[in-house]
Amino acid sequence: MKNLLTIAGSDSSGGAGIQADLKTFSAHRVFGMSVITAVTAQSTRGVFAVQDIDPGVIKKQIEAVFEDIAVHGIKIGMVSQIQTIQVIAETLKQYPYKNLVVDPVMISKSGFDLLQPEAKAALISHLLPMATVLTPNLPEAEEITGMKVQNLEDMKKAAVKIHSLGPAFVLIKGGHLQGDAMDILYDGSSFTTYTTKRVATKNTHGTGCTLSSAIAANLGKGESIQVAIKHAKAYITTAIEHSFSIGRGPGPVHHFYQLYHPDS
Ligand SMILES: Nc1ncnc2c1ncn2[C@@H]1O[C@H](COP(=O)(O)OP(=O)(O)O)[C@@H](O)[C@H]1O
Ligand SMILES: Cc1ncc(COP(=O)(O)OP(=O)(O)O)c(N)n1
Repeated sequence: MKNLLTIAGSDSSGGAGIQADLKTFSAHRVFGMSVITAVTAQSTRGVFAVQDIDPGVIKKQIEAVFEDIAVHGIKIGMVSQIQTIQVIAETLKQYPYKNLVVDPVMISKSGFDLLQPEAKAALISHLLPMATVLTPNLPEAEEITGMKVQNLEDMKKAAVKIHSLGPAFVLIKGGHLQGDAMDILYDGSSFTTYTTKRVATKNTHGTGCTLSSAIAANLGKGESIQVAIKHAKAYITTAIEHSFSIGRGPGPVHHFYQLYHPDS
């Protein structure tokens, strides 16, 4: 069994955050573990409150897992504030961590700041250099680079700039593009493109969380970066195709094992 850890915030509506990550891990048949950084009061309609977890408790959660269990891959999502970022970076460095996927979560699709604006610099300086893969969406790529990122050419320029900040691989996600859902991977010398037709739905809550935890799960199972992303892209596309409406806002994507392994 491979053991995967998510370090992220809780979404009370179950579509994003820790809940999406653990569902994704289960669908990939890996054992999911969680370090909770913040609790959000959230629904399909928006985020209504955030309670950050005490940094000392975040440290204890990470230590409790690593002191006892082999961790084959990690996904980091919502990190909320400077102290949270600092404690995650400093505590992970106590261990020989590997396969670290950092999703630089900044603003929810509903427009709420999941990263305090003053914490952006800490995210860039502490977590980007630790990442095996960084997975910004277009607005996050713009925040990190200070450039406009609106098309394939911009995505390539931004990926090169972000790569210079330390992650081994940069995957810029094109969920916010017009037209096809095209993501690009930069490995420091060349680009790989992952493209699917855009699924016509408003139910895309949790797409970024799901993609990043699927990549971490696949890396933890020993897949190469290119194959891990190819399989994760197939997983998120199928999950979006089977997304559904609950509540009054954008609904969640759907996770279940048979979607990923149709022959089982
Ligand atoms: N409507 C859609 N149809 C197909 N793929 C999509 C759609 N929306 C997002 N994706 C894909 O979902 C993944 C997450 O991307 P994105 O939605 O940009 O992330 P985030 O949730 O961080 O904004 C990417 O692989 C992207 O291409
Ligand atoms: C607790 C929490 N973490 C992360 C997110 C952002 O999730 P994402 O997959 O980017 O989906 P949207 O918010 O864009 O729908 C979140 N909302 N909550």
